[in-house]
Amino acid sequence: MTRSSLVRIGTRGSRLALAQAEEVRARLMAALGLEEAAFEIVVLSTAGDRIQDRALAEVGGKGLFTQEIEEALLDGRIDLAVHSSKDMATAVPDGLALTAYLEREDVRDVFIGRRVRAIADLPQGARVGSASLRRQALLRRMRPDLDLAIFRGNVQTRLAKLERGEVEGTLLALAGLKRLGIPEVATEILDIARFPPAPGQGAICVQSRRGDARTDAMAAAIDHRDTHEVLVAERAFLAVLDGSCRTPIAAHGTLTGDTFSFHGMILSPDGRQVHETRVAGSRADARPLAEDAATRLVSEAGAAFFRAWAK
Ligand SMILES: NCc1[nH]cc(CCC(=O)O)c1CC(=O)O
Repeated sequence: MTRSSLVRIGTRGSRLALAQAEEVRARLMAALGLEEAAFEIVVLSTAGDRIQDRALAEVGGKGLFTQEIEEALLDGRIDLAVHSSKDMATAVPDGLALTAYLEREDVRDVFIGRRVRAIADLPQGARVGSASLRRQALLRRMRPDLDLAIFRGNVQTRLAKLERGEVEGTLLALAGLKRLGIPEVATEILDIARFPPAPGQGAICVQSRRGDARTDAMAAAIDHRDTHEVLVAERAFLAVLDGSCRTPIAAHGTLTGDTFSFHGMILSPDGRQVHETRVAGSRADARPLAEDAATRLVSEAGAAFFRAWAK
């Protein structure tokens, strides 16, 4: 194998990120009949990994986990990048594209309790940790009495904090726990109707240089069509709502045959105001259906809704 044919796959260094990169490599090997030696996994550190003490929305939101990796793609230091779709900003830098999505894992969130198994069983005022605006708002809506703590770090760090008793419970994505091989730490799987996921949750995406024929062919070989189409729609929903990255947003699209179904929700951070919509239509209209859903939510909520907690 010559140096130039080596495919460099960039990723963050957390255990979950590495598991995702390894999954992409395994799928590429199987789809293309290549050996492991054809790929090199290149670990990159991002601002999101370094800043551990503040809520993500406060320090700049989604781009934090991706900027360094996108620069490495543009510089040619890596050829493919593997991301959690949920962490991707809606704007992809010029010259780059999201070229493949792996089949989506379970989209649900879970509660992990230290002494109780379910959110409903938490004592009055119990402390629960989460850094996600969406999870905080959904939790406040169910249990306004809880004491919510900003809770950052990778999955292992959060579980360690929980074990030490810093909080009575936390919320995580089941997809991540499954990929880490520890789904059994979940004590309650939350219902998607009451606790809808973040746009992109549970889906791994591959990013590469736009128009790079070699990596385009690789991406095409592992792309999961339904996941790709649903993710394009969920990301379009988010894009319409963007600029309000301090607004808790949930979105979940599904494809059943030729039917696309979509559930979108925006909440006030305290969970008291909720605007949600459910739509269904044909697969070919997935993206415009999701965009229209977002536009309707924006007009239903009104400008005051977004202004109330803008910077
Ligand atoms: N923001 C961190 C992050 N990005 C993706 C996942 C989980 C896996 C996924 O949703 O694909 C997680 C951790 C979590 O929310 O539990």
